[in-house]
Amino acid sequence: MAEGIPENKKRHNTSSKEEVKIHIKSSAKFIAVASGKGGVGKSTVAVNIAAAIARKGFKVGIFDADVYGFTIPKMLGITGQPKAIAEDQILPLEKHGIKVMSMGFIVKENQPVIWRGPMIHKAIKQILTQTLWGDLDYLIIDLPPGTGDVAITSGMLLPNMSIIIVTTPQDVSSKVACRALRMAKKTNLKILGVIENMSYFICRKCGEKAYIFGQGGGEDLAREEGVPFLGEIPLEQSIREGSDSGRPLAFEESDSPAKKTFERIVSKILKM
Ligand SMILES: Nc1ncnc2c1ncn2[C@@H]1O[C@H](COP(=O)(O)OP(=O)(O)OP(=O)(O)O)[C@@H](O)[C@H]1O
Repeated sequence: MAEGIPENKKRHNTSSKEEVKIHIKSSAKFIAVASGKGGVGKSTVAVNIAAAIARKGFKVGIFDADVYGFTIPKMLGITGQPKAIAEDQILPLEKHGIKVMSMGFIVKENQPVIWRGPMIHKAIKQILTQTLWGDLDYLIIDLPPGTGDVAITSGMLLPNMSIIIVTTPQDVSSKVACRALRMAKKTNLKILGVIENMSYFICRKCGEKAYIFGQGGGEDLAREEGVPFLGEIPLEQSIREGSDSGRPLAFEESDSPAKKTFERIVSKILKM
């Protein structure tokens, strides 16, 4: 048995791809955003990357596969439910030009999700294959934190899915992110790189950078694992406000350091 991967998950290894039909342009690229720990800003990064890619003129969708903490609809200001236009065909919702499907659309609000692996596999597969994604250039997948079934299922179903690992600078975060990164390696996913979020705070008065959560955890992780380091996103009020108001910072005409960092990261990703 592969070290660190439980037997039931090994059987779902992405090397054993499942033949499914996804209703999306054949050249579309699939980019998953993962983290080891929860709360490191994975969904925030996913939504801002999608927005920055959209601003460059590409057609983008987001699949919010975070079964346990779906937040993408709120971060994009989406309310309502997607429409089924046939028994097995669903039109994704659209906001700011981004098409969105969320596991949250099939779970009752305020109900805990108590799904076992096979149920998760079935639900992810159903949403991915029934959604009419259309002519997207990129589909961003917001995975739940950790190394669980959703990541493995998504990797199995989506051809050539690549992955970005998000961490904060602290040891406790980068150590757990390392596990997610190694799982991605073991399941043969292409790793686009590591993004460090909440890297520093810029004092409004003196402009000095304060490394509140320590420094360099993300870059060290990338170097030790031999994958690209994509960038450091500062802790910035406008990021949180953008998510809470339903209009991600990356859409704004702003010269904030965080927005510029998202742009630089996306320029790197688009070349990969
Ligand atoms: N760089 C940042 N600056 C300021 N606030 C941030 C930043 N990154 C994330 N946040 C805020 O931190 C909170 C958690 O972010 P988010 O929901 O993206 O984390 P997550 O890792 O996806 O969490 P989960 O584990 O629940 O999926 C949100 O309120 C978000 O607005």
